[in-house]
Amino acid sequence: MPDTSLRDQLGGVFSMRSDQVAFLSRMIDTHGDIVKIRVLGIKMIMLNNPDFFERVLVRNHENYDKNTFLFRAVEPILRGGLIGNVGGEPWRRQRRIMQPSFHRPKVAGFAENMTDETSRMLRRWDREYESGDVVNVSTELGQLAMRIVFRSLFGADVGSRGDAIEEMFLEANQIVGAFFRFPFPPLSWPTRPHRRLNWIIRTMDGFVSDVIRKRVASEEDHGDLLTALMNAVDEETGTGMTPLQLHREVLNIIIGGYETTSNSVAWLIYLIGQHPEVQARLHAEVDSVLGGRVPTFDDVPRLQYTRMIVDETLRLYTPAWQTMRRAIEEDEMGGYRIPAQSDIYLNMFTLHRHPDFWPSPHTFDPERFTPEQIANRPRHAYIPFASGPRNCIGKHFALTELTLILAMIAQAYRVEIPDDRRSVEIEPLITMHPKGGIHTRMARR
Ligand code: HEM
Repeated sequence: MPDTSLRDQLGGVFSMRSDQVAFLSRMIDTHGDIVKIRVLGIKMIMLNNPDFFERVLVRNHENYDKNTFLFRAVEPILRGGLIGNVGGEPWRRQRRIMQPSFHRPKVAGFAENMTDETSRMLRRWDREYESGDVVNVSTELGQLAMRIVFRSLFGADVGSRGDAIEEMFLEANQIVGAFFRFPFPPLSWPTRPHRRLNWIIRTMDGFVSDVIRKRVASEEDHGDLLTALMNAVDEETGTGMTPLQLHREVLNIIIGGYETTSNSVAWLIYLIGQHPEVQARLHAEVDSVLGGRVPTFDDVPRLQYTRMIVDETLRLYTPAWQTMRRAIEEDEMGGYRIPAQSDIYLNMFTLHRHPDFWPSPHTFDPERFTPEQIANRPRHAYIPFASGPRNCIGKHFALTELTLILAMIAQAYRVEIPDDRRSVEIEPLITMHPKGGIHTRMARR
Protein backbone atom coordinates (compact mmCIF):
# COMPACT_ATOMS: atom_id res chain seq x y z
CA MET A 1 0.00 0.00 0.00
CA PRO A 2 1.35 3.50 -0.77
CA ASP A 3 2.97 5.03 2.28
CA THR A 4 3.98 8.53 3.39
CA SER A 5 7.67 9.24 2.91
CA LEU A 6 9.92 9.91 5.90
CA ARG A 7 10.09 13.54 4.80
CA ASP A 8 6.30 13.79 4.83
CA GLN A 9 6.13 12.03 8.17
CA LEU A 10 8.43 14.63 9.69
CA GLY A 11 6.93 17.55 7.77
CA GLY A 12 3.45 16.24 8.59
CA VAL A 13 3.91 17.16 12.25
CA PHE A 14 4.07 20.81 11.25
CA SER A 15 1.67 20.57 8.28
CA MET A 16 -1.09 18.87 10.28
CA ARG A 17 -0.98 21.77 12.66
CA SER A 18 -0.75 24.59 10.14
CA ASP A 19 -2.86 23.27 7.26
CA GLN A 20 -4.25 19.83 7.85
CA VAL A 21 -6.51 19.76 4.78
CA ALA A 22 -3.71 20.82 2.41
CA PHE A 23 -1.42 18.14 3.86
CA LEU A 24 -4.01 15.39 3.49
CA SER A 25 -4.95 16.55 -0.03
CA ARG A 26 -1.28 16.46 -0.97
CA MET A 27 -0.95 12.89 0.30
CA ILE A 28 -3.85 11.82 -1.92
CA ASP A 29 -2.57 13.74 -4.94
CA THR A 30 0.81 12.08 -4.51
CA HIS A 31 -0.24 8.53 -3.62
CA GLY A 32 -3.79 7.99 -4.89
CA ASP A 33 -7.06 6.96 -3.23
CA ILE A 34 -5.58 4.78 -0.52
CA VAL A 35 -2.52 5.79 1.49
CA LYS A 36 -0.95 5.05 4.84
CA ILE A 37 -0.58 8.23 6.87
CA ARG A 38 1.95 8.29 9.69
CA VAL A 39 2.37 11.36 11.82
CA LEU A 40 3.62 11.54 15.40
CA GLY A 41 3.35 7.80 15.91
CA ILE A 42 -0.27 7.81 14.73
CA LYS A 43 -0.84 5.38 11.88
CA MET A 44 -3.96 5.34 9.78
CA ILE A 45 -5.13 4.34 6.33
CA MET A 46 -6.71 7.22 4.47
CA LEU A 47 -9.33 6.36 1.85
CA ASN A 48 -10.57 8.66 -0.88
CA ASN A 49 -12.74 6.67 -3.21
CA PRO A 50 -16.54 6.23 -3.22
CA ASP A 51 -16.22 2.43 -3.47
CA PHE A 52 -13.93 2.29 -0.44
CA PHE A 53 -16.25 4.52 1.58
CA GLU A 54 -19.17 2.29 0.60
CA ARG A 55 -17.25 -0.80 1.66
CA VAL A 56 -16.50 0.61 5.13
CA LEU A 57 -19.82 2.31 5.80
CA VAL A 58 -22.29 -0.01 4.09
CA ARG A 59 -21.20 -3.29 2.50
CA ASN A 60 -18.90 -4.48 5.25
CA HIS A 61 -20.03 -2.11 8.01
CA GLU A 62 -20.19 -4.89 10.62
CA ASN A 63 -16.40 -5.09 10.37
CA TYR A 64 -15.87 -1.42 11.21
CA ASP A 65 -16.48 0.23 14.57
CA LYS A 66 -15.57 3.53 16.19
CA ASN A 67 -12.90 2.19 18.53
CA THR A 68 -10.35 4.66 17.12
CA PHE A 69 -8.07 7.23 18.70
CA LEU A 70 -10.24 10.07 17.38
CA PHE A 71 -13.36 8.90 19.22
CA ARG A 72 -11.38 7.79 22.27
CA ALA A 73 -9.93 11.29 22.41
CA VAL A 74 -13.35 12.93 22.52
CA GLU A 75 -14.87 10.34 24.84
CA PRO A 76 -14.80 12.85 27.78
CA ILE A 77 -17.22 14.95 25.71
CA LEU A 78 -19.40 12.42 23.90
CA ARG A 79 -19.40 9.85 26.73
CA GLY A 80 -21.05 6.87 25.08
CA GLY A 81 -23.74 8.95 23.32
CA LEU A 82 -24.73 7.93 19.83
CA ILE A 83 -22.04 9.87 17.91
CA GLY A 84 -19.00 8.32 19.56
CA ASN A 85 -20.54 5.02 20.67
CA VAL A 86 -18.07 2.29 19.70
CA GLY A 87 -20.70 0.21 17.90
CA GLY A 88 -22.11 -3.30 18.08
CA GLU A 89 -25.21 -4.13 20.11
CA PRO A 90 -25.01 -1.15 22.58
CA TRP A 91 -25.06 1.27 19.62
CA ARG A 92 -27.77 -0.69 17.76
CA ARG A 93 -30.08 -0.59 20.78
CA GLN A 94 -29.61 3.15 21.28
CA ARG A 95 -30.21 3.84 17.62
CA ARG A 96 -33.38 1.67 17.64
CA ILE A 97 -34.73 3.63 20.58
CA MET A 98 -33.91 7.04 19.13
CA GLN A 99 -34.62 6.56 15.44
CA PRO A 100 -38.43 7.06 15.56
CA SER A 101 -37.94 10.48 17.19
CA PHE A 102 -36.19 11.64 13.99
CA HIS A 103 -38.67 10.21 11.47
CA ARG A 104 -40.41 12.44 8.95
CA PRO A 105 -43.60 13.20 10.97
CA LYS A 106 -41.48 14.28 13.94
CA VAL A 107 -39.30 16.50 11.76
CA ALA A 108 -42.48 17.99 10.28
CA GLY A 109 -43.41 18.98 13.82
CA PHE A 110 -40.06 20.74 14.31
CA ALA A 111 -40.34 22.73 11.07
CA GLU A 112 -42.40 25.38 12.83
CA ASN A 113 -39.61 25.92 15.37
CA MET A 114 -37.27 26.47 12.44
CA THR A 115 -39.47 29.02 10.67
CA ASP A 116 -40.50 30.78 13.91
CA GLU A 117 -36.91 31.25 15.00
CA THR A 118 -35.86 32.39 11.52
CA SER A 119 -38.73 34.91 11.43
CA ARG A 120 -37.60 36.24 14.79
CA MET A 121 -34.06 36.64 13.53
CA LEU A 122 -35.21 38.41 10.36
CA ARG A 123 -37.43 40.79 12.34
CA ARG A 124 -34.46 41.62 14.54
CA TRP A 125 -32.28 42.24 11.47
CA ASP A 126 -34.94 44.61 10.15
CA ARG A 127 -34.77 46.55 13.39
CA GLU A 128 -31.04 46.49 14.00
CA TYR A 129 -29.52 46.87 10.55
CA GLU A 130 -29.87 49.52 7.90
CA SER A 131 -30.30 48.11 4.43
CA GLY A 132 -26.77 47.76 3.00
CA ASP A 133 -25.04 47.25 6.37
CA VAL A 134 -22.23 44.68 6.44
CA VAL A 135 -23.07 41.98 8.99
CA ASN A 136 -21.09 39.04 10.39
CA VAL A 137 -23.78 36.48 9.65
CA SER A 138 -21.83 33.63 11.23
CA THR A 139 -22.57 34.97 14.70
CA GLU A 140 -26.23 35.50 13.86
CA LEU A 141 -26.63 32.06 12.30
CA GLY A 142 -24.84 30.36 15.17
CA GLN A 143 -27.43 31.80 17.50
CA LEU A 144 -30.24 30.74 15.17
CA ALA A 145 -29.04 27.13 14.86
CA MET A 146 -28.59 26.89 18.62
CA ARG A 147 -32.08 28.22 19.27
CA ILE A 148 -33.60 25.78 16.79
CA VAL A 149 -31.91 22.73 18.26
CA PHE A 150 -32.64 23.85 21.84
CA ARG A 151 -36.26 24.65 21.12
CA SER A 152 -36.76 21.35 19.31
CA LEU A 153 -35.24 19.51 22.26
CA PHE A 154 -36.53 21.44 25.22
CA GLY A 155 -39.54 23.43 23.99
CA ALA A 156 -39.94 26.51 26.12
CA ASP A 157 -37.45 25.37 28.78
CA VAL A 158 -34.35 26.95 27.22
CA GLY A 159 -35.00 30.31 28.82
CA SER A 160 -32.39 33.02 28.92
CA ARG A 161 -29.49 30.59 29.31
CA GLY A 162 -29.37 29.94 25.56
CA ASP A 163 -26.92 32.75 24.74
CA ALA A 164 -24.43 31.85 27.47
CA ILE A 165 -24.54 28.20 26.47
CA GLU A 166 -23.96 29.07 22.85
CA GLU A 167 -20.83 31.04 23.75
CA MET A 168 -19.55 28.12 25.80
CA PHE A 169 -20.15 25.78 22.90
CA LEU A 170 -18.13 27.95 20.56
CA GLU A 171 -15.28 28.06 23.02
CA ALA A 172 -15.39 24.29 23.56
CA ASN A 173 -15.25 23.81 19.81
CA GLN A 174 -12.13 25.98 19.54
CA ILE A 175 -10.40 23.95 22.24
CA VAL A 176 -11.36 20.57 20.80
CA GLY A 177 -10.63 21.77 17.24
CA ALA A 178 -7.10 22.78 18.26
CA PHE A 179 -6.70 19.38 19.88
CA PHE A 180 -7.77 17.59 16.69
CA ARG A 181 -5.21 19.46 14.65
CA PHE A 182 -2.49 18.40 17.04
CA PRO A 183 -3.66 15.71 19.49
CA PHE A 184 -1.15 16.38 22.21
CA PRO A 185 -1.27 16.67 25.20
CA PRO A 186 -4.36 14.46 25.78
CA LEU A 187 -7.57 16.18 26.87
CA SER A 188 -7.15 14.54 30.28
CA TRP A 189 -4.02 16.67 30.96
CA PRO A 190 -4.99 19.70 33.04
CA THR A 191 -3.66 22.43 30.73
CA ARG A 192 -5.45 25.79 30.95
CA PRO A 193 -7.68 25.19 27.90
CA HIS A 194 -8.44 21.62 28.99
CA ARG A 195 -9.47 22.80 32.45
CA ARG A 196 -11.68 25.39 30.82
CA LEU A 197 -13.18 22.65 28.61
CA ASN A 198 -13.95 20.59 31.70
CA TRP A 199 -15.65 23.53 33.30
CA ILE A 200 -17.78 24.05 30.19
CA ILE A 201 -18.75 20.36 30.14
CA ARG A 202 -19.74 20.52 33.81
CA THR A 203 -21.82 23.63 33.21
CA MET A 204 -23.57 22.05 30.22
CA ASP A 205 -24.19 18.94 32.32
CA GLY A 206 -25.76 21.08 35.01
CA PHE A 207 -28.08 22.72 32.50
CA VAL A 208 -29.17 19.44 30.88
CA SER A 209 -29.66 17.65 34.25
CA ASP A 210 -31.74 20.54 35.45
CA VAL A 211 -34.11 20.40 32.48
CA ILE A 212 -34.39 16.60 32.63
CA ARG A 213 -35.03 16.61 36.39
CA LYS A 214 -37.85 19.13 36.00
CA ARG A 215 -39.33 17.11 33.16
CA VAL A 216 -39.31 13.84 35.05
CA ALA A 217 -41.04 15.56 37.96
CA SER A 218 -43.71 17.24 35.81
CA GLU A 219 -44.64 14.19 33.69
CA GLU A 220 -46.25 16.54 31.17
CA ASP A 221 -45.96 15.92 27.41
CA HIS A 222 -44.26 19.01 26.04
CA GLY A 223 -44.38 17.68 22.46
CA ASP A 224 -40.65 18.21 22.05
CA LEU A 225 -37.74 15.93 21.27
CA LEU A 226 -36.88 15.50 24.94
CA THR A 227 -40.37 14.17 25.70
CA ALA A 228 -40.16 11.86 22.69
CA LEU A 229 -36.79 10.50 23.84
CA MET A 230 -37.96 10.12 27.45
CA ASN A 231 -40.92 8.04 26.29
CA ALA A 232 -39.03 6.12 23.62
CA VAL A 233 -38.68 2.36 24.08
CA ASP A 234 -36.68 -0.28 22.28
CA GLU A 235 -39.21 -2.22 20.20
CA GLU A 236 -37.25 -5.44 20.76
CA THR A 237 -37.03 -5.33 24.55
CA GLY A 238 -39.73 -2.84 25.51
CA THR A 239 -37.25 -0.91 27.69
CA GLY A 240 -36.27 2.75 27.39
CA MET A 241 -33.20 4.82 28.26
CA THR A 242 -31.84 5.36 31.73
CA PRO A 243 -31.75 9.05 32.81
CA LEU A 244 -27.95 8.96 32.43
CA GLN A 245 -28.15 7.69 28.86
CA LEU A 246 -30.85 10.22 28.06
CA HIS A 247 -28.59 12.98 29.40
CA ARG A 248 -25.71 11.81 27.18
CA GLU A 249 -27.89 11.57 24.10
CA VAL A 250 -29.25 15.06 24.63
CA LEU A 251 -25.69 16.40 24.69
CA ASN A 252 -24.81 14.38 21.58
CA ILE A 253 -27.82 15.79 19.75
CA ILE A 254 -26.77 19.33 20.64
CA ILE A 255 -23.19 18.59 19.54
CA GLY A 256 -24.36 16.88 16.32
CA GLY A 257 -27.01 19.39 15.44
CA TYR A 258 -25.69 22.82 16.28
CA GLU A 259 -22.31 23.51 14.73
CA THR A 260 -22.95 21.51 11.58
CA THR A 261 -26.05 23.44 10.60
CA SER A 262 -24.81 26.83 11.77
CA ASN A 263 -21.69 26.60 9.60
CA SER A 264 -23.68 25.26 6.67
CA VAL A 265 -25.99 28.26 6.64
CA ALA A 266 -23.04 30.65 6.88
CA TRP A 267 -21.42 28.98 3.84
CA LEU A 268 -24.79 29.03 2.03
CA ILE A 269 -25.00 32.79 2.44
CA TYR A 270 -21.38 33.19 1.39
CA LEU A 271 -21.87 31.18 -1.79
CA ILE A 272 -25.10 32.81 -2.94
CA GLY A 273 -23.53 36.19 -2.17
CA GLN A 274 -20.64 35.31 -4.49
CA HIS A 275 -22.94 34.05 -7.27
CA PRO A 276 -25.59 36.62 -8.17
CA GLU A 277 -26.98 34.44 -10.98
CA VAL A 278 -27.65 31.60 -8.51
CA GLN A 279 -29.17 34.05 -6.07
CA ALA A 280 -31.48 35.47 -8.75
CA ARG A 281 -32.78 31.97 -9.54
CA LEU A 282 -33.22 31.29 -5.85
CA HIS A 283 -35.26 34.48 -5.45
CA ALA A 284 -37.42 33.53 -8.44
CA GLU A 285 -38.10 30.10 -6.92
CA VAL A 286 -38.97 31.25 -3.42
CA ASP A 287 -41.17 34.03 -4.80
CA SER A 288 -43.09 31.69 -7.06
CA VAL A 289 -43.41 28.77 -4.60
CA LEU A 290 -44.12 30.79 -1.48
CA GLY A 291 -45.66 34.00 -2.82
CA GLY A 292 -44.43 35.94 0.20
CA ARG A 293 -45.79 33.63 2.93
CA VAL A 294 -43.78 31.79 5.58
CA PRO A 295 -42.78 28.34 4.25
CA THR A 296 -44.03 25.13 5.87
CA PHE A 297 -42.66 21.60 5.97
CA ASP A 298 -44.84 20.72 2.93
CA ASP A 299 -43.12 23.40 0.85
CA VAL A 300 -39.70 21.79 1.25
CA PRO A 301 -40.03 19.30 -1.67
CA ARG A 302 -41.21 22.15 -3.91
CA LEU A 303 -38.13 24.27 -3.17
CA GLN A 304 -36.06 22.21 -5.57
CA TYR A 305 -33.46 24.75 -6.62
CA THR A 306 -33.06 25.90 -3.01
CA ARG A 307 -32.27 22.29 -2.13
CA MET A 308 -29.74 22.02 -4.98
CA ILE A 309 -27.91 25.03 -3.51
CA VAL A 310 -27.96 23.34 -0.11
CA ASP A 311 -26.57 20.10 -1.56
CA GLU A 312 -23.79 21.86 -3.45
CA THR A 313 -22.84 23.87 -0.35
CA LEU A 314 -22.63 20.67 1.73
CA ARG A 315 -20.36 19.25 -0.96
CA LEU A 316 -17.92 22.16 -1.06
CA TYR A 317 -17.88 22.92 2.66
CA THR A 318 -18.93 19.60 4.09
CA PRO A 319 -19.44 20.40 7.79
CA ALA A 320 -18.68 16.99 9.36
CA TRP A 321 -15.62 16.67 7.18
CA GLN A 322 -13.77 13.74 8.73
CA THR A 323 -14.40 10.61 10.69
CA MET A 324 -12.65 7.35 11.54
CA ARG A 325 -13.35 3.66 11.83
CA ARG A 326 -11.37 0.64 13.07
CA ALA A 327 -11.20 -2.52 10.97
CA ILE A 328 -12.08 -5.30 13.42
CA GLU A 329 -10.99 -8.14 11.12
CA GLU A 330 -8.73 -8.03 8.10
CA ASP A 331 -10.32 -6.67 4.91
CA GLU A 332 -9.31 -5.86 1.36
CA MET A 333 -9.75 -2.71 -0.65
CA GLY A 334 -8.57 -1.85 -4.16
CA GLY A 335 -6.30 -4.90 -4.11
CA TYR A 336 -4.64 -3.84 -0.86
CA ARG A 337 -4.80 -5.74 2.42
CA ILE A 338 -6.33 -3.83 5.33
CA PRO A 339 -4.84 -5.49 8.42
CA ALA A 340 -7.11 -6.24 11.38
CA GLN A 341 -7.13 -3.39 13.95
CA SER A 342 -6.19 -0.72 11.38
CA ASP A 343 -7.42 2.80 11.96
CA ILE A 344 -9.27 3.99 8.85
CA TYR A 345 -9.44 7.70 8.14
CA LEU A 346 -12.40 8.98 6.09
CA ASN A 347 -12.18 12.54 4.85
CA MET A 348 -15.37 13.78 3.19
CA PHE A 349 -13.83 17.12 2.28
CA THR A 350 -11.34 15.54 -0.12
CA LEU A 351 -13.87 12.93 -1.30
CA HIS A 352 -16.32 15.67 -2.27
CA ARG A 353 -13.63 17.36 -4.37
CA HIS A 354 -12.38 14.22 -6.07
CA PRO A 355 -11.64 15.30 -9.67
CA ASP A 356 -12.75 11.93 -11.13
CA PHE A 357 -16.30 12.51 -9.96
CA TRP A 358 -16.53 16.30 -9.79
CA PRO A 359 -15.40 18.29 -12.84
CA SER A 360 -13.88 21.64 -11.74
CA PRO A 361 -14.20 20.36 -8.16
CA HIS A 362 -13.56 23.68 -6.43
CA THR A 363 -16.24 25.56 -8.39
CA PHE A 364 -19.68 26.19 -6.90
CA ASP A 365 -22.33 24.84 -9.26
CA PRO A 366 -25.75 23.74 -7.95
CA GLU A 367 -26.49 22.14 -11.35
CA ARG A 368 -24.45 19.17 -10.16
CA PHE A 369 -27.53 18.21 -8.16
CA THR A 370 -30.12 17.88 -10.91
CA PRO A 371 -31.64 14.35 -10.82
CA GLU A 372 -29.79 13.48 -14.07
CA GLN A 373 -26.39 14.51 -12.73
CA ILE A 374 -26.97 12.70 -9.44
CA ALA A 375 -27.87 9.52 -11.37
CA ASN A 376 -24.59 9.77 -13.32
CA ARG A 377 -22.37 9.68 -10.23
CA PRO A 378 -21.51 6.85 -7.86
CA ARG A 379 -23.81 7.25 -4.89
CA HIS A 380 -20.91 7.36 -2.44
CA ALA A 381 -19.16 10.25 -4.19
CA TYR A 382 -21.38 12.48 -2.04
CA ILE A 383 -22.00 11.62 1.60
CA PRO A 384 -22.18 14.74 3.80
CA PHE A 385 -24.31 12.75 6.27
CA ALA A 386 -22.14 9.62 5.99
CA SER A 387 -23.93 6.46 4.86
CA GLY A 388 -25.15 3.06 5.98
CA PRO A 389 -26.57 2.20 9.40
CA ARG A 390 -24.45 4.85 11.16
CA ASN A 391 -25.46 7.70 8.94
CA CYS A 392 -26.59 10.96 10.52
CA ILE A 393 -29.76 10.47 12.53
CA GLY A 394 -30.52 14.19 12.08
CA LYS A 395 -30.19 14.22 8.28
CA HIS A 396 -33.85 15.06 7.54
CA PHE A 397 -33.93 17.52 10.38
CA ALA A 398 -30.85 19.27 8.98
CA LEU A 399 -31.95 19.30 5.34
CA THR A 400 -35.37 20.66 6.30
CA GLU A 401 -33.77 23.31 8.48
CA LEU A 402 -31.23 24.43 5.88
CA THR A 403 -33.82 24.60 3.08
CA LEU A 404 -36.30 26.58 5.19
CA ILE A 405 -33.71 29.03 6.53
CA LEU A 406 -32.21 29.69 3.10
CA ALA A 407 -35.66 30.19 1.56
CA MET A 408 -36.69 32.65 4.29
CA ILE A 409 -33.49 34.69 4.13
CA ALA A 410 -33.81 34.80 0.32
CA GLN A 411 -37.42 35.99 0.60
CA ALA A 412 -36.36 38.94 2.71
CA TYR A 413 -32.81 39.88 1.71
CA ARG A 414 -30.40 40.13 -1.19
CA VAL A 415 -26.91 39.34 0.05
CA GLU A 416 -23.65 40.52 -1.40
CA ILE A 417 -20.12 39.80 -0.26
CA PRO A 418 -18.08 43.01 -0.04
CA ASP A 419 -14.86 42.91 -2.12
CA ASP A 420 -12.60 42.86 0.93
CA ARG A 421 -14.52 39.87 2.37
CA ARG A 422 -14.63 37.67 -0.71
CA SER A 423 -11.69 35.51 0.21
CA VAL A 424 -12.54 33.36 3.22
CA GLU A 425 -10.26 30.60 4.43
CA ILE A 426 -11.59 27.33 5.76
CA GLU A 427 -10.89 26.57 9.39
CA PRO A 428 -11.08 22.80 9.86
CA LEU A 429 -12.19 22.47 13.48
CA ILE A 430 -14.55 19.67 14.51
CA THR A 431 -16.75 21.12 11.80
CA MET A 432 -15.61 23.13 8.79
CA HIS A 433 -15.70 26.79 9.87
CA PRO A 434 -15.31 29.89 7.76
CA LYS A 435 -12.25 31.52 9.36
CA GLY A 436 -13.18 34.90 10.82
CA GLY A 437 -16.85 34.36 9.91
CA ILE A 438 -18.86 35.33 6.84
CA HIS A 439 -19.44 39.05 6.35
CA THR A 440 -22.17 40.10 3.95
CA ARG A 441 -23.92 43.25 2.86
CA MET A 442 -27.62 42.70 3.49
CA ALA A 443 -30.06 44.62 1.30
CA ARG A 444 -33.78 44.28 1.91
CA ARG A 445 -35.64 43.06 -1.14
C1 HEM B 1 -25.69 19.85 7.99
C2 HEM B 1 -25.91 19.23 9.13
C3 HEM B 1 -25.34 17.90 9.54
C4 HEM B 1 -24.31 17.18 8.99
C5 HEM B 1 -23.48 17.52 7.77
C6 HEM B 1 -24.16 15.98 9.78
C7 HEM B 1 -23.25 14.97 9.51
C8 HEM B 1 -23.14 13.80 10.22
C9 HEM B 1 -22.23 12.73 9.91
C10 HEM B 1 -21.24 12.72 8.76
C11 HEM B 1 -22.41 11.74 10.83
C12 HEM B 1 -21.66 10.41 10.93
C13 HEM B 1 -20.43 10.62 11.77
C14 HEM B 1 -19.52 9.42 11.82
O1 HEM B 1 -19.76 8.41 11.19
O2 HEM B 1 -18.53 9.52 12.53
C15 HEM B 1 -23.43 12.20 11.75
C16 HEM B 1 -23.89 11.48 12.83
C17 HEM B 1 -24.80 11.97 13.74
N1 HEM B 1 -25.49 13.16 13.66
FE1 HEM B 1 -25.36 14.52 12.17
N2 HEM B 1 -25.07 16.01 10.81
C18 HEM B 1 -25.82 17.15 10.69
C19 HEM B 1 -26.86 17.53 11.48
C20 HEM B 1 -27.33 16.84 12.57
C21 HEM B 1 -28.47 17.19 13.36
C22 HEM B 1 -29.39 18.38 13.07
C23 HEM B 1 -28.54 16.29 14.38
C24 HEM B 1 -29.54 16.20 15.51
C25 HEM B 1 -30.60 16.97 15.65
C26 HEM B 1 -27.46 15.34 14.21
C27 HEM B 1 -27.17 14.29 15.06
C28 HEM B 1 -26.29 13.26 14.77
C29 HEM B 1 -26.10 12.09 15.61
C30 HEM B 1 -26.78 11.83 16.95
C31 HEM B 1 -25.18 11.26 14.95
C32 HEM B 1 -24.69 9.88 15.38
C33 HEM B 1 -25.50 8.80 14.66
C34 HEM B 1 -25.06 7.37 14.93
O3 HEM B 1 -23.87 7.09 15.03
O4 HEM B 1 -25.95 6.50 15.00
N3 HEM B 1 -26.74 15.70 13.10
N4 HEM B 1 -23.86 13.45 11.35
